[in-house]
Amino acid sequence: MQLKQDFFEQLPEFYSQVFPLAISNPHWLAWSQDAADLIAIETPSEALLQGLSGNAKIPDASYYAQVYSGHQFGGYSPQLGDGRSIIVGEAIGPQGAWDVALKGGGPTPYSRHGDGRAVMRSAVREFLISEALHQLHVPTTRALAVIGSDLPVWRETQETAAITVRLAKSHIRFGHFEFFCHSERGAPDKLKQLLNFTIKQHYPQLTCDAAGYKAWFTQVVADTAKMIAHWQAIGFAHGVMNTDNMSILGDSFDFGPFAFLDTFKEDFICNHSDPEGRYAFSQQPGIGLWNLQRLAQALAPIIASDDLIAALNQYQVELVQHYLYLMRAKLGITDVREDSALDETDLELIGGFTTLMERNQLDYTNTLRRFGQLDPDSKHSSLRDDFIDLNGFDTWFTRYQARVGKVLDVAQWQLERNKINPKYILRNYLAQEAIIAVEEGNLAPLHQLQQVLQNPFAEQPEFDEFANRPPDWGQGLIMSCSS
Ligand SMILES: Nc1ncnc2c1ncn2[C@@H]1O[C@H](COP(=O)(O)OP(=O)(O)OP(=O)(O)O)[C@@H](O)[C@H]1O
Ligand SMILES: [Mg+2]
Repeated sequence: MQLKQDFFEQLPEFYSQVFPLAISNPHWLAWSQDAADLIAIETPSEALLQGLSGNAKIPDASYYAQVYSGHQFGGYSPQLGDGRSIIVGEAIGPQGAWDVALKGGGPTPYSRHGDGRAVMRSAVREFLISEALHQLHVPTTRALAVIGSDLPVWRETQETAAITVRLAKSHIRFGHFEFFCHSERGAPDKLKQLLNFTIKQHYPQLTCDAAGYKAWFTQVVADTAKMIAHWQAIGFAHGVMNTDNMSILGDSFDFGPFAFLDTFKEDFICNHSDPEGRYAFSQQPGIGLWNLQRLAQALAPIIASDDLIAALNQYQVELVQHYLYLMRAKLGITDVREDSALDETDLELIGGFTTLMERNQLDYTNTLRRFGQLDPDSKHSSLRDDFIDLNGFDTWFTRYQARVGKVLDVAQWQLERNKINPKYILRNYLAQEAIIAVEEGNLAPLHQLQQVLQNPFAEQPEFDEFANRPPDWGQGLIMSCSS
């Protein structure tokens, strides 16, 4: 692993140096070669294991925890920071550099009352979802590995510590800017320093002046909107959209109590600690804007408010446009004209279908996957059989057929649908089964699940059961924040 240290060297006031604490008996629980290729690592060597577990110094590493703050569940937390994530530097890969972070690497000056650790179940979930979302073409941070240990940690009961090795193009969050606006250490020149660094590293086409700042914030708004459009289209609920969990690059970031929808439910809440549903599935688009507004407030000392407002005004347009683009492709509406991007009729057609799914208690992913078996020209379809409300389906399908029009090559059209509507997603019950097996010392189910999720659009008939809806015990499995 070849490391550089741009953040560490250029932003000395934006972190605290801190070394990971060694853990006993580190061992690989999971490894993603796909992620390893990003930073040109060929194999999970013993030396790497010792380094990433904090038991040996990694050559050229600088160990540090970044400082940030953030709005959590609507309230401002003035001092957060990496309480259990230690960054070792930026690893250079064939297509650019990636921050390497040891999530669960030990306490830092920002740990407050926490132990600086992550439990195995949450480390495994973060690993699986990072790699799964990437394969589903959703912008996300990545995960190189999960390292298990013998170290006991206490949550509701005693559990075992593990480390997720996270790769991120950047760990800069909305909360970084909030901290350097609102805290005692905040000042416009610090904000500028952070912003100029962000632009130089990640938006090299932009200039560090008023025009560049405006273009940059417009881009952040668009990227955030696109990320959330992806979540809504794939049926993903993040669960903890606090501003300290919003990456400035619009990558899905910090995976805790997330869940994919099984049965479609607009107001689905996946976070046990969110009884009011602030971060319910249907709320995600609105929360994305709210979070961007908090970011805009933090940037107000250095970016003209007219520019900030103009960019924020584009959020909804960007989100709906991208959502429409993704959903039309899923439903096989292929005759899209550029100027029909904000077509209300298509939005209603799509909404009509999700409402039908909800009323008929259908599985979101599997129902969309059925589009790969549909003949849009035919009155009868196996998709229709899934609905209890046949009249409702027929009415919708008539509208749908009128919209899709004549499909010339149905086989090709079906093939295209299967490339867009996944068969395999990380359902909570699948993650749970793999985690229980790890607790019992059996890594095979975890590795098999990882392998299935590597190719979510392929049929993989030998793994059909991974596409099943949850069994009774796994329905509406809700995760807590304790991780
Ligand atoms: N076990 C822990 N020990 C110390 N700090 C913790 C612990 N768990 C969470 N924190 C801190 O609490 C804050 C909010 O936690 P949150 O769950 O959003 O982040 P996280 O999952 O720890 O990490 P990240 O956002 O880097 O993925 C962060 O400052 C985080 O570092
Ligand atoms: Mg977090």
